[in-house]
Amino acid sequence: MPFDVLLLPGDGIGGEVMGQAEAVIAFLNRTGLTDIRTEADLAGGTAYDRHGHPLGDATLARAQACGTVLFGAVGGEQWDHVPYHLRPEIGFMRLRKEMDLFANLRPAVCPPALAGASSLKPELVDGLDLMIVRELTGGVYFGEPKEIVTQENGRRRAVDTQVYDEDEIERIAYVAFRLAGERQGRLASVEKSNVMKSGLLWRQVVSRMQHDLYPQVELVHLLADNCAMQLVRRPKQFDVILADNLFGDMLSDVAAMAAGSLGMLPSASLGAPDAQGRLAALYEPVHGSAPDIAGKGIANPIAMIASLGMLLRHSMARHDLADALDRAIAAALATGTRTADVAGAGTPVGTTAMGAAIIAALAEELEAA
Ligand SMILES: NC(=O)c1ccc[n+]([C@@H]2O[C@H](COP(=O)([O-])OP(=O)(O)OC[C@H]3O[C@@H](n4cnc5c(N)ncnc54)[C@H](O)[C@@H]3O)[C@@H](O)[C@H]2O)c1
Ligand SMILES: CC(C)[C@H](C(=O)O)[C@@H](O)C(=O)O
Ligand SMILES: [Mg+2]
Repeated sequence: MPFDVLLLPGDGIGGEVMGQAEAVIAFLNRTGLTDIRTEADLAGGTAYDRHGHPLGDATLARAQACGTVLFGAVGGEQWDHVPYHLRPEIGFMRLRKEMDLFANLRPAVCPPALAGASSLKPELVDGLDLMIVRELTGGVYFGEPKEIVTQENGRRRAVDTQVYDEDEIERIAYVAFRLAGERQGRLASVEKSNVMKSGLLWRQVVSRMQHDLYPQVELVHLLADNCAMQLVRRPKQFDVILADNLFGDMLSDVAAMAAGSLGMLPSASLGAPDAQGRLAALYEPVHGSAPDIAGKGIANPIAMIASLGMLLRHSMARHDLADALDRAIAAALATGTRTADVAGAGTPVGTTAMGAAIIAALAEELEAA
């Protein structure tokens, strides 16, 4: 039976990197190893330009009916001044919320070949393999009120509200504890319990869960500012990092540089399986639409292709193919084929050549298997 995936390439480099994920899907289908059936739709600024909305009801309904979305990136300066609720990023947040994709997994892995590409010293990042578990449907991104109001004196006040209830913290902490248990058994929970009530509750809930349910997982609590510093100081100290929506967003961009480039980091946004075991999921690179390089054909497609790898793993349970794709990415990089963001002093290749090198390496991996 075909496995259906909705492609939402979005804006800027979204379409360019999605093209390479599609090439990998076409290759896998040709080999007969998968039968992935794709449909595409508009999202973000391109959807706004066409339909007047960054995420139309029809697109949302399609995403919900399909249940599995491969997403590029949205946003760009040309949409920075559209009404707030019509911004590409706000449409995208609605998609995450309506699909209830509360668990955002953001692995940061530095393949040996890329240790020299990081802005950190090679010995600090060589062999890096950490996982950020970011809460994705709560916190200050969604808390109400969220507004700019004009006060009596005519001056404006902006309000964003950080809010977490215990259930929201518990369900994301379960994901992080379970993952830590399957990995090296170490969890760093991140908040600002020194100044924020939500941080205080976060720390209490996570501590209690460790005590009652996961005593075998080694838990440390870190204040978010310290965590950002530690990620730059000694990133390999981490196994799994658990963070709220905003801190997780920021820490994953920091972790990206330890892995070499923002163009390297994939992600999976997962819901809770329904009664039939169906898992709503969206896979996307951690990076944005990169307007500074869009249209030049030089974007790194690895974050996008590795996001497809996460889809093979989490939505299709094809761990064999996901592993083969991870190995193919590492092998292609090891031959020196690199896009400009990770090329260092070497001669960079473009987006399409990088994708082609990964597909060639994947063919070899599958033949050897
Ligand atoms: N998930 C998303 O759709 C998403 C994520 C982040 C930002 N955004 C949006 O993207 C727009 C641009 O935001 P930004 O510039 O702050 O962040 P960005 O992630 O788009 O780019 C930051 C920097 O990283 C580089 N970069 C990003 N991806 C790359 C890749 N694949 N290969 C090579 N270099 C890459 C860019 O060239 C840029 O210099 C904004 O509108 C923002 O809201 C969207
Ligand atoms: C585009 C934006 C809504 C998004 C976020 O802040 O969650 C992005 O930065 C990300 O990391 O996925
Ligand atoms: Mg981000």
